[in-house]
Amino acid sequence: MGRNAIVGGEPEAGKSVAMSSFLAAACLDPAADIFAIDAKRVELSLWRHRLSAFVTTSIDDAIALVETLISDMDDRYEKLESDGLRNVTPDMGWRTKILAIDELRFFTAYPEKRSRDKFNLLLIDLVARCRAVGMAVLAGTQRPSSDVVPTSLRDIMGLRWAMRCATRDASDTILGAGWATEGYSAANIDAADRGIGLLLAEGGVPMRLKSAWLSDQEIARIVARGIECKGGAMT
Ligand SMILES: Nc1ncnc2c1ncn2[C@@H]1O[C@H](COP(=O)(O)OP(=O)(O)OP(=O)(O)O)[C@@H](O)[C@H]1O
Repeated sequence: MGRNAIVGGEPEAGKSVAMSSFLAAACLDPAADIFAIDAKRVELSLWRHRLSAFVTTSIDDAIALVETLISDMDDRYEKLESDGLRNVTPDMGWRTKILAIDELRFFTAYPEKRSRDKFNLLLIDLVARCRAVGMAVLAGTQRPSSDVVPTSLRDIMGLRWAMRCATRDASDTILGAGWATEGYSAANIDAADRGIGLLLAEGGVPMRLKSAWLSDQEIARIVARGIECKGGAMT
C-alpha cells in the first residue's frame, strides 16, 4: 500500500469490507508494520494480532500514536537528507508503516476542541509527508461531511473510495468537489449494491468498483498467514 487512502460512505455501505482489502494486502507483506486506531473497537480488532499498536477511543492515545509515527517519519527524512537521497529504495530495508483509522469522525470531530485541533493538525502533517518515506494512512468514515473530512486532508489522499453516500455533497466530500456534477456521484449507487463504490486514484477519473468480500474466518486466516510471513505474533 503505497498511497494514502480514504474510504467513505453511509452506514452499511461496505466501508469496512473495502478497508479489509487494503489491510489484507498490508497484512501479507512481511515488510509492513500496521498500526490501528479503531473508535468502533470491533472493526479493526479482527486484525489485532498482526498489529503493532491498537488504539480505541482514547484521543490522547490516538494523538500519541500519530506523534510517534511523525517522529519516525522525521527520522527517515533526516536519514535521507544526511545520505543525500531523495527517495526510499528497497535496499534501504525500511519497513512500510501503515496507520489505519476507523471511524475518522470520532477524532476529527471530537467534542473537545484542543484535542480535536491537535489530532487534525498531526494527521494532516502525517498524511502530507509520509508517503515519500514509505508510510501510508488508510482512513474510513461513515460521515462524509466537511467537518469530519477537512478538505485539506481529503485533498492529500491519493486514493479516495466513495461507497454509497446519502447525498451528492457527501460523495464530493470523499472524491473531491465537482465530480458529482460531472456524473460521478456515489449517491447514485443503489442501496442494495453493498460493497460498490467509486474509486478515484490520483490524476484519474472515478471508477465503479466492488470490494472483495472477506469473511471473519478468511480475515483470521490472512492474519495467521501474515504473522507466519512476518515471523511471529505481534501482540
Ligand atoms: N463486497 C461485498 N460483497 C458482498 N457484500 C458486501 C460487500 N461489502 C459489504 N457487503 C455487505 O454489507 C454489509 C456492511 O458492510 P460493512 O460492514 O463493510 O459496512 P460499513 O459501511 O463499514 O458499515 P458501518 O458504517 O455501519 O460500520 C456486510 O456485512 C455485507 O453483508
